[in-house]
Amino acid sequence: MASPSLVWFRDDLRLADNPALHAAAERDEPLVAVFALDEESEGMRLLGGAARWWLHHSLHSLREGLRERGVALVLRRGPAGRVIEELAHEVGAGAVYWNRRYGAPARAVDAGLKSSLRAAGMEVSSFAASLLREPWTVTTGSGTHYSVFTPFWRACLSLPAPRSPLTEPRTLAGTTAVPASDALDDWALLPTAPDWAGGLRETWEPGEPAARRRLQEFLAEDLPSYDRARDEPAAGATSLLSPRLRWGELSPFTVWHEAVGVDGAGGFLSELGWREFAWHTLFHSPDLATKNLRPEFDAFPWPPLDPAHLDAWQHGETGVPLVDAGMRELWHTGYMHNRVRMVTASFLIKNLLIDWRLGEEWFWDTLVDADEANNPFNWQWVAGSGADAAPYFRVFNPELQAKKFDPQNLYVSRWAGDAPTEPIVDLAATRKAALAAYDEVKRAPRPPARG
Ligand SMILES: Cc1cc2nc3c(=O)[nH]c(=O)nc-3n(C[C@H](O)[C@H](O)[C@H](O)COP(=O)(O)OP(=O)(O)OC[C@H]3O[C@@H](n4cnc5c(N)ncnc54)[C@H](O)[C@@H]3O)c2cc1C
Repeated sequence: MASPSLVWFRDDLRLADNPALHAAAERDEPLVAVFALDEESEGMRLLGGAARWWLHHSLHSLREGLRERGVALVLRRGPAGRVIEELAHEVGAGAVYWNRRYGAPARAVDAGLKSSLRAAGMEVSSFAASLLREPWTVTTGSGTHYSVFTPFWRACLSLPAPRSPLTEPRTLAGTTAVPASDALDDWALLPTAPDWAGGLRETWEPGEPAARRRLQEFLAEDLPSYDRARDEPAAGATSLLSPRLRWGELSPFTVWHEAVGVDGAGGFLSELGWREFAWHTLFHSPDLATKNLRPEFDAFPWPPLDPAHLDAWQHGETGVPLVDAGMRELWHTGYMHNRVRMVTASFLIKNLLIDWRLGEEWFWDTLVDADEANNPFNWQWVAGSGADAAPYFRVFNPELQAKKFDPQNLYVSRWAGDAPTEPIVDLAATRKAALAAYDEVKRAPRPPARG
């Protein structure tokens, strides 16, 4: 009698270079594919609105890809530990496969499930698929996690090359009886009242086939000028792969091996390194979204929140053109260029003196690439509370940044041509106040390191 293989898709919505799927294909038993929408397991961070939009479309694409190969994608909702265990028993699975996740709540679910399924006699295997290096494999000489990027990345580069990507399984076979599935539309991942996703639809095509096309286009057209133009928001010189990597429509191994042979790819590859560094940091400091990595920042004297300032920042009404352009790009497309992310984040924290956690939450809700490592990691980096080689209090001057990186005003006029131009705060005075607040942090007694 057949003992199906159950493949549990998570942040790896792809068929190519998917080790869990590959293992199932090799096992040569009928396949059951499942995605569980888990909004209940303890500590699991609920997806933001833009991420839910992306997930809906990416699942739709994955389901089509599997269907063309004779496999149905089963959708179930609920705490993943229970959902997957029930399904495994329901189909009489002989083996259950998944690719690893690195946040603490997800790891707790996976560990619990692994032991209960194994206790029930099933084979369970998990695979490395979302990071080039497993977080426990890159350590300093004394066995600790790197807290600074440059030595971290040097250590990564000194290791043997990342493994080659696996090809998509040539044949897959589904089970004859397909388990019951939720309807994707019933999950209501798309906004309806109001439908604010028009700009997202104009901008993106989620799903593995489109992700592969974008990668090829980037390699041929943009990578050669990446180092020169990557900081200019109007240049369109970056890869736009972040949501594709976030949802695993592309594996970092594929991106790495496609780019590594191209002349001048080092700068681009080191950005993949930052992605790795953020995830490794989350693995070692699971409270990254809520706790300052540098505990001395707990003493930062945040003034009482001015909700009107937060609202003006969120909606691109600060009167600072580059900030407003970025926030409007984000609102419309679910994306913002990296240079502008740094400027808008710095403005919120250092000029409006609003706690970085509130900015992180807004980005979490509005970015299509929001993920639990890169978003808080980068917010902490800008705040100065995170992993930084020279942890000094960097205050980006949005006017100078605009002159330097958008000298012809192309980006600002595209996104904020009609925005107010009277800043809601005095940039020089607020910068001074922020530096004074930082001095208080420096004077406070130094607590022990965290993480
Ligand atoms: C405040 C703030 C919040 C951010 N939040 C996120 C987030 O939630 N998710 C996210 O993927 N990135 C985040 N970033 C990092 C970066 O802005 C985006 O990854 C990048 O803009 C995506 O565009 P791209 O794919 O064209 O990047 P490219 O320049 O083409 O880079 C290639 C890939 O490298 C990775 N990468 C690039 N820059 C960084 C970086 N600074 N840190 C980590 N990985 C990086 C991304 O996976 C990206 O797709 C944030 C940055 C800031 C300053």
